[in-house]
Amino acid sequence: MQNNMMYEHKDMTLDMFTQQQENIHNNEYFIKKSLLPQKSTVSKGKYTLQDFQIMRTLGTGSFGRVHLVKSIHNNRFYAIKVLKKFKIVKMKQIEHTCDERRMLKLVQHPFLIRMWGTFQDSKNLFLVMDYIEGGELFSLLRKSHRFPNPVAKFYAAEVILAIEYLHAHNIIYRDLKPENILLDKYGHIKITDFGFAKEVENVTSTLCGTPDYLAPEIIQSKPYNKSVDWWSLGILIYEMLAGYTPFYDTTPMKTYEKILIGRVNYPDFFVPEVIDLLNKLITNDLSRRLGNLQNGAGDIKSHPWFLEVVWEKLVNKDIETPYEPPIQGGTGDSSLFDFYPEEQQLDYGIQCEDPYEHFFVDF
Ligand SMILES: Nc1ncnc2c1ncn2[C@@H]1O[C@H](COP(=O)(O)OP(=O)(O)OP(=O)(O)O)[C@@H](O)[C@H]1O
Repeated sequence: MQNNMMYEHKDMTLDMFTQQQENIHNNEYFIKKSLLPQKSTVSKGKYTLQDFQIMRTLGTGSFGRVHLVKSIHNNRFYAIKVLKKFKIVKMKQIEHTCDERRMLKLVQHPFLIRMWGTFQDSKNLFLVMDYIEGGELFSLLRKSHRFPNPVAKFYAAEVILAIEYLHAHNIIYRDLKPENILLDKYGHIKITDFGFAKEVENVTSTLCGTPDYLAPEIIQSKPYNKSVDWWSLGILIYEMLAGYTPFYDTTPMKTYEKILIGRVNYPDFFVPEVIDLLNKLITNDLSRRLGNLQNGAGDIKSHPWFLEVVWEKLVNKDIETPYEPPIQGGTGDSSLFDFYPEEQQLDYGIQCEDPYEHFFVDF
């Protein structure tokens, strides 16, 4: 049971939005003036498929897969996320996909993945990113079962800095979970997968995310704001310390019921400071949820559980990491990623009629 429970939330991200998407689409309030830096080094049409040698699959998602690739020009390794156009259209994710590209192009932070460019063929979209070789925090957590208090605190602190940056630029991330947190070769985090990130002025209402990590206001289809990321941070900290999520159940429906009831049981080994913090993050009372109050992320950073964290040093990566991924094969080693069966015949680079061309002009 423990094992089933542990793997439950992998790949469950997109199982529930299709019907609601169209109706709620219009309720999203877009920011009028973007706070994101508008200059970027990423330019359209900079790359083509011929620039890369496609190698193994690093991960799969709802619309395609992520490959390790090697540039034929500089021999460097990159990760390319490939998204199948017909799947995006079928699942009504055109806008989310275009948002993902736009945001990845503009965000610049030590704990966020860096994208170098995008291109497309008749059937697929391609996003070229840095290859982060240390694997998913998810894999490390499952191997370790649970993290000691200081280790969970270290990863939580780096996540907070990344989310604080996104919120300062009016972006809600909306998909915080260990699968989307990668470790670089030194053991610092990189958040990947901006498939649900949204630039908003104030509130939004789309139902998206992963069941175990959803805030109650999302489940109830209420308008919500950045504070949903602070709820998910609470779930992440709980999962890192306990090895399982607080509202886990056998079906998403049962999990939602538990989330709405909101009763959290804390294992004996949780220290009082983290219980206090989690009580203030995993609360459906938005007027009490830390991160959503006047001091924003500052209230979380100054919470007693984070007492020993020197935030200025952390953002400069000037703090020793608790774990250095064993990257024995040097650059391009991918042994820390799970195995995924490869597709027999890749449909990349095929030129044929493209009925979806007009949806993806930015790529
Ligand atoms: N830059 C990267 N470097 C190394 N591995 C990566 C990188 N980006 C993604 N991956 C791997 O690929 C997996 C899938 O990536 P991602 O979550 O972006 O895809 P997705 O299609 O949006 O997935 P989902 O539908 O589950 O949200 C990640 O969990 C990670 O293991």
